[in-house]
Amino acid sequence: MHPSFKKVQMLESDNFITELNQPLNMATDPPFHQAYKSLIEDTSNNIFGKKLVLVEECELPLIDLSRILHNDNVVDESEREECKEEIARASQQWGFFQVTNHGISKDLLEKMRKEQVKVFKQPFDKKSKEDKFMNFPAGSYRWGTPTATCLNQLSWSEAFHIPMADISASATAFTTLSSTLEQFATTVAGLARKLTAILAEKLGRESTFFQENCLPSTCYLRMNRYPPCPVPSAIHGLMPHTDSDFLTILHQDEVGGLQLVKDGKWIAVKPNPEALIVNIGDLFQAWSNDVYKSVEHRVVTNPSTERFSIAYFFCPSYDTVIQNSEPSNYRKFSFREFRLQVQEDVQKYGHKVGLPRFLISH
Ligand SMILES: C=C1C[C@]23C[C@@]1(O)CC[C@H]2[C@@]12CC[C@H](O)[C@@](C)(C(=O)O1)[C@H]2[C@@H]3C(=O)O
Ligand SMILES: O=C(O)CCC(=O)C(=O)O
Ligand SMILES: [Fe+2]
Repeated sequence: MHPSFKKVQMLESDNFITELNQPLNMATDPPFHQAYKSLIEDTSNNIFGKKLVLVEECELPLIDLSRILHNDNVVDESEREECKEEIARASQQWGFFQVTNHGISKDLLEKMRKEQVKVFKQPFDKKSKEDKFMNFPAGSYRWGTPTATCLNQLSWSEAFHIPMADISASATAFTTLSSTLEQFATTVAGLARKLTAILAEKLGRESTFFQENCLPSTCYLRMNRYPPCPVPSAIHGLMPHTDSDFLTILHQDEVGGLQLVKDGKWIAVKPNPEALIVNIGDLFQAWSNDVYKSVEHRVVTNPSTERFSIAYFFCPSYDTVIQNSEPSNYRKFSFREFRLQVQEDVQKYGHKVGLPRFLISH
């Protein structure tokens, strides 16, 4: 048995109700306890009876990008091609992979993480109420799942979901945070552009599509924090979902908790400190006519350790139209239409429906 799972079961003992009434850090943590109390205390949800389901840990495909990022003559053409092939294969079979030698320096990743920790350490009242906390646009701060209607839609996490357009626009208010964010976003965007161009080339489609439609200002950056959770077997850190973009690049810490669906089963991703995680989003699945897979993933909570991650969502402008040559599995739609449909479904049902909304029934 995985050691962290043992710990979970020991902690979920009789005193957890006391823990539920006492947030770990009253000043900085969101009030999950109050917000989720009724769902947790509803006996029909039977959180005592929820056994922790052990999930197998796996090594995601690990791809060494030095073969495509080095322009010198050290790498021969066959190695470059093999690397591109690995990227395309992982995107088809897993929808997820890890990359090393990705060109984002350790120094920048550490600087970004430090800034992220500092931001979340601010009092909850400041993060949630101020119009312009740290110069982020109003509404960037999210916590929990406000739309949840049942226990498994709850998310024990907080996030800043930041439209990059607003970060660039507010660069006049120059802080270490905004400059680090911008530097991080610019570098990661370069990597996203290269990966998407390769994936387009492998489909035999024009690789300039992403360069033309996904601009630094149309992308999003999401800083996530998962505080320790007293009932980790009953509540997700982030509920199961697929990403609504073309491609996501994720930098996670060493705590672990990310899981994804492979062959109909949840599997846990083993953190690799040298690697970034890449996953295909809904738009790429539609644009590739289901060749590349936008795979459902979630984050499980941890009873004792907080966890941090940063996701860069590579998105097009809202007017960009996603379409394929005929015959296509999907009707053509704009990114704006897709986002609005997701928002409408989340409001109505508490969860996203996503791509199935745009399928053509042949
Ligand atoms: C309630 C929801 C909002 C969300 C889609 C979901 O059904 C589940 C997770 C949320 C999330 C998290 C990651 C991304 O920020 C996001 C855009 C996504 O694809 O899934 C959001 C969705 C959202 O905010 O619309
Ligand atoms: O924190 C993680 O590992 C995943 C976060 C995620 O899926 C997201 O922000 O969309
Ligand atoms: Fe995600």
